Amino acid sequence: MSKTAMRASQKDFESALSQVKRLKDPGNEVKLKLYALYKQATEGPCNTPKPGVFDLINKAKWDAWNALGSLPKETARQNYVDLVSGLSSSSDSSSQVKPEADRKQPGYETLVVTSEDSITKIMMNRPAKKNAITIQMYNEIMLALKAASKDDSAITVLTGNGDYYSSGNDLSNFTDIPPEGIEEKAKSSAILLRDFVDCFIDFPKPLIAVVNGPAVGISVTILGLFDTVYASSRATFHTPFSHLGQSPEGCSSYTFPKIMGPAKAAEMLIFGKKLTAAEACAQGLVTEVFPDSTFQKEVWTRLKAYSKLPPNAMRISKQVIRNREKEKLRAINAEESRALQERWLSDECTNAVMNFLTRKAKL
Ligand SMILES: CCCCC/C=C/CC(=O)SCCNC(=O)CCNC(=O)[C@H](O)C(C)(C)COP(=O)(O)OP(=O)(O)OC[C@H]1O[C@@H](n2cnc3c(N)ncnc32)[C@H](O)[C@@H]1OP(=O)(O)O
Repeated sequence: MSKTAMRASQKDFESALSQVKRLKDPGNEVKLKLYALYKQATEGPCNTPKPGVFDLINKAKWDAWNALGSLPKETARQNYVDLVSGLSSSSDSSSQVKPEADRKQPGYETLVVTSEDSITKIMMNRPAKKNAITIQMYNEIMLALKAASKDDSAITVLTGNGDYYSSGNDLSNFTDIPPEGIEEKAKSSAILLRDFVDCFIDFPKPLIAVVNGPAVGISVTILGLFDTVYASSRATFHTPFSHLGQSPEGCSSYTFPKIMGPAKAAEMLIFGKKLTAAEACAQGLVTEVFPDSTFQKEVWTRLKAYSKLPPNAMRISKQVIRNREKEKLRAINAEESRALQERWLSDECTNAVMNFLTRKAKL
């Protein structure tokens, strides 16, 4: 016999009433339907005066109940039981979390990209190499950001897999010299760098860095272009550009002095001072630090709550905060990329990279 052909007993109705309290919030429209059916089932047709036009909530409830007209109490009780049973089964199936491997978007080799709970998560995924950023990874991050800017997620997160957030530019990127020579390599790398950083400057939705461990080089400098930076207490922030014969990128020559003042920025960007998470937070580069043991749990709980905020309002707020600086940031990015193009051809840079690759030097 079909469910609707059965008559719901008082016991079925009472069990639906207690079941409804355990359901995930079904949204206002369904809540109004439940309210109306409950009133109809227990009191019969609407019998109270219509609330005033400014009493919005009670008026919506009254309208929903009144719309049921002379529906018999028994039918209302049955409809209530059916509605709750439908909500319970859909909430059961949506609470079955698929393993991350099943949810990950195809087409990425160096990243794991997932979208759920209105959050697109871009996770750098070369843990054995401390998430060092290869040419392929720069390109995939750009692709993932472009896709995230158009998908239906409300916020986008960049994070790392394993013990590091990222060790920055993969230093072996400099070893793959094309037949056209080293100058051509420096030129194409500068274009890639400029395009990569432009993607962060132009990203239209709230962008959050979940810094799960140490961060080096370009993974630190671009943090000034994020809207929020959450760090594990284990994270460190290191920009050893002079040690590497290089100069700052990611618009950090502008964002860092603005965030932390010129003196603190110079210590990081010229002298390569490594900051702890607490220091980076005190200097305004990091929004909040969480104990490493509870980092993932606390951060994702927070982000899931934020992702429920109205997405268009968040976008517009970001635009209002950031848009007036965009042109300036693009010009700074181009200038920093040009300076690096020169630096990559210098002996200082070549020797530092060779020293790392031949295992003579680490940070
Ligand atoms: C298109 C071009 C754009 C360019 C933009 C410019 C950006 C500038 C920067 O980002 S500058 C920063 C560059 N990064 C570094 O200098 C970091 C170099 N790495 C280290 O010093 C160390 O690896 C470490 C301190 C990050 C970690 O040390 P640890 O001892 O814990 O681990 P290992 O050294 O054994 O590392 C494990 C393996 O990972 C490889 N690896 C780590 N980082 C990089 C890197 N940045 N580039 C290349 N490879 C890296 C490391 O070599 C080990 O590999 P192996 O297991 O095969 O030996």
